[in-house]
Amino acid sequence: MKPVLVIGAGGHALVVIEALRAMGRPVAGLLDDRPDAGPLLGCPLLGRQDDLARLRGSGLAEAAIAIGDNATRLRLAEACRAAGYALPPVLHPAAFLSPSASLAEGVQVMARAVVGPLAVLGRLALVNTGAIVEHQCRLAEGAHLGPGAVLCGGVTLGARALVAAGAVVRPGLVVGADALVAPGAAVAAQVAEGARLGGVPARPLPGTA
Ligand SMILES: CC(=O)SCCNC(=O)CCNC(=O)[C@H](O)C(C)(C)COP(=O)(O)OP(=O)(O)OC[C@H]1O[C@@H](n2cnc3c(N)ncnc32)[C@H](O)[C@@H]1OP(=O)(O)O
Repeated sequence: MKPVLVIGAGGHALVVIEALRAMGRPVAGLLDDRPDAGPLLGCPLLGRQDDLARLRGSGLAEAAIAIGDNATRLRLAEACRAAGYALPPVLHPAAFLSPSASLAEGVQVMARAVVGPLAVLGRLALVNTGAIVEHQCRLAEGAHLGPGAVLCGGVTLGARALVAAGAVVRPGLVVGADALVAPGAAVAAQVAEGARLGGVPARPLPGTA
């Protein structure tokens, strides 16, 4: 198997590195622009975003974007594509993926997650550890379902929306683009684009207009 370049050397990179290894994919190394970034789990730091083209020239052809922040993950995916990298899905073998689910490029599904029948995961969507995407859900590009969160059947997450750890969304609802659902929330009504909700039932977070 050809080695994968991992973009990012923070906490999410730990999870991505171990998922890739569980898939049998070797990790060539990491790229990170932060001055305090260093090697992780035996993977060397190979450079910064500026080094994408040089490393592509050295023969690396696939990248995994190990960045939890949704907009940043999409932005770095574009940089990788522009430099000629493919963005393979990162699918932990301990996740359950329905054979009728469809997955776009760069999707990540972590250990113990479940992706149900006819679910559609858009590019760079992230289904984190132990999360459940029930039947016929749709995650638009860059959406993130946090650890242990649950989308009941037919829920739609808009582009770059975050449903954080342990939150639950009632069947058939739409969580708008760029919305944030706080950890532990129970969403019982549609969520507007860019809204920030939390609590049971979910209400606008204090300080939110
Ligand atoms: C593998 C992984 O770790 S994946 C992790 C992915 N990232 C995340 O899940 C992080 C999600 N972000 C959060 O949980 C943040 O706490 C947020 C966005 C909910 C709030 O953060 P901030 O905007 O910094 O606001 P802050 O912490 O000051 O809280 C604002 C208000 O919301 C309340 N609040 C915070 N979290 C919650 C919550 N989960 N449920 C209900 N209310 C909450 C706070 O009590 C506070 O209310 P107050 O002003 O009456 O005291």
